[in-house]
Amino acid sequence: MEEDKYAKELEVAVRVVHVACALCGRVQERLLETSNDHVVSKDDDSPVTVAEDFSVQATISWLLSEIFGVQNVSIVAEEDIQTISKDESASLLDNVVNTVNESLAFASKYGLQSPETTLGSTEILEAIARCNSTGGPSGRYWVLDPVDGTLGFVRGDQYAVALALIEDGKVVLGVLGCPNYPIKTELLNYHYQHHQTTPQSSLATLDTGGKGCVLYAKSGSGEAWLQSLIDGEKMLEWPNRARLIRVSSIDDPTLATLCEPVERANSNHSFTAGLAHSVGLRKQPLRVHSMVKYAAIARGDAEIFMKFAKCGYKEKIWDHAAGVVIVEEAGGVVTDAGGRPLDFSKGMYLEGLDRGIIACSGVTLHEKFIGAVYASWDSSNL
Ligand SMILES: Nc1ncnc2c1ncn2[C@@H]1O[C@H](COP(=O)(O)OS(=O)(=O)O)[C@@H](OP(=O)(O)O)[C@H]1O
Ligand SMILES: [Mg+2]
Ligand SMILES: [Mg+2]
Ligand SMILES: [Mg+2]
Repeated sequence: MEEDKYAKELEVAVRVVHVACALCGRVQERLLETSNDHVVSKDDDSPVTVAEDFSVQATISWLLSEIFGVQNVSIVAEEDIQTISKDESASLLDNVVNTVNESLAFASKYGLQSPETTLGSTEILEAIARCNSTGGPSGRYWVLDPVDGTLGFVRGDQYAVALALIEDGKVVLGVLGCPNYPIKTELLNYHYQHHQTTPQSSLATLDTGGKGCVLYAKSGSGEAWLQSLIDGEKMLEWPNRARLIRVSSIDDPTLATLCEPVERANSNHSFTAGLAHSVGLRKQPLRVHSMVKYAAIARGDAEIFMKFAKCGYKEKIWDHAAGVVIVEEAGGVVTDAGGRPLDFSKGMYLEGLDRGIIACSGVTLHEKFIGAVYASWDSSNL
């Protein structure tokens, strides 16, 4: 019986993330064909795309509420209702309404029910506003980052749709949609090597056609799964034709690859470079936007992911919940820099996080990195 626990939730979560990835793919294609005028700035200065973040959040919120019942669904999500409900945001809202309706019309392709009639702006705003849970230590709530790596999305590069379910403070399942991370790893490396010099339009051409993937895992199952986005058309069946993934078996630091955020503002590159060097890493780090970094570890394409945000920045649960459970179930280890598991039970932030996050493909590398942090912390300039 225990085995079946969260089976329905997992199936629904995978299906809705497929719907969201298809939405993202369509919007990104259009966005890259036109200019950057779909990018507006939020108060925190992070770029947010019109159809993306809000549309994905509305779509997922609406689908979860339809399937499980509004009264049973509680969601902690990144986007709030402020920006989009302002009078001057009318055209933004129109755009979101159209994108959500277009996306929900395809829901049946993924084994989900489409709305009987077109949704109006009130229903869409309600769906976004319903994501107002603040999390915490008890009860059941979904955790959603509709688009993680908005910068990557705007650049035609890597980004992710991340959905997790938390019960009594523990992540019980996680789903990561990675629309630009194909089953074959080459494109991830291609981006890394070329994104400074290659026009984004050529990268976009490479990326189109649903060549991404969806990863998912249920906590305690010891299994993490990978499915191609192309298989979306076959999502009517469940269990589907996903395949098991496993972390890399490399534990020799000289052969290991470090994955870290692209933006210097998001992680201290010189500090992580110092750690990597002291542990004996020799390869160039792989800089990738978004939770695709967790996906890379879970798939065995890299061995270490580190993020050391600037002092004062508080990590949010939606930036990590889905990725952590997938890496752990694929055989990896994720902790803070003090070696403690991340605590998802304290609300929307990862409260009590000791300095930074270290995810490794196995305990040998993980112990080395924790040791290196311990040894070098005093001399660091964080
Ligand atoms: N200053 C600062 N420090 C640390 N982290 C920050 C900071 N600002 C933003 N964020 C959050 O980082 C999310 C993207 O992080 P990444 O690790 O993918 O960064 S990067 O795009 O690779 O540079 C990004 O998630 P999205 O907003 O969903 O894209 C943010 O939640
Ligand atoms: Mg954001
Ligand atoms: Mg995010
Ligand atoms: Mg986001």
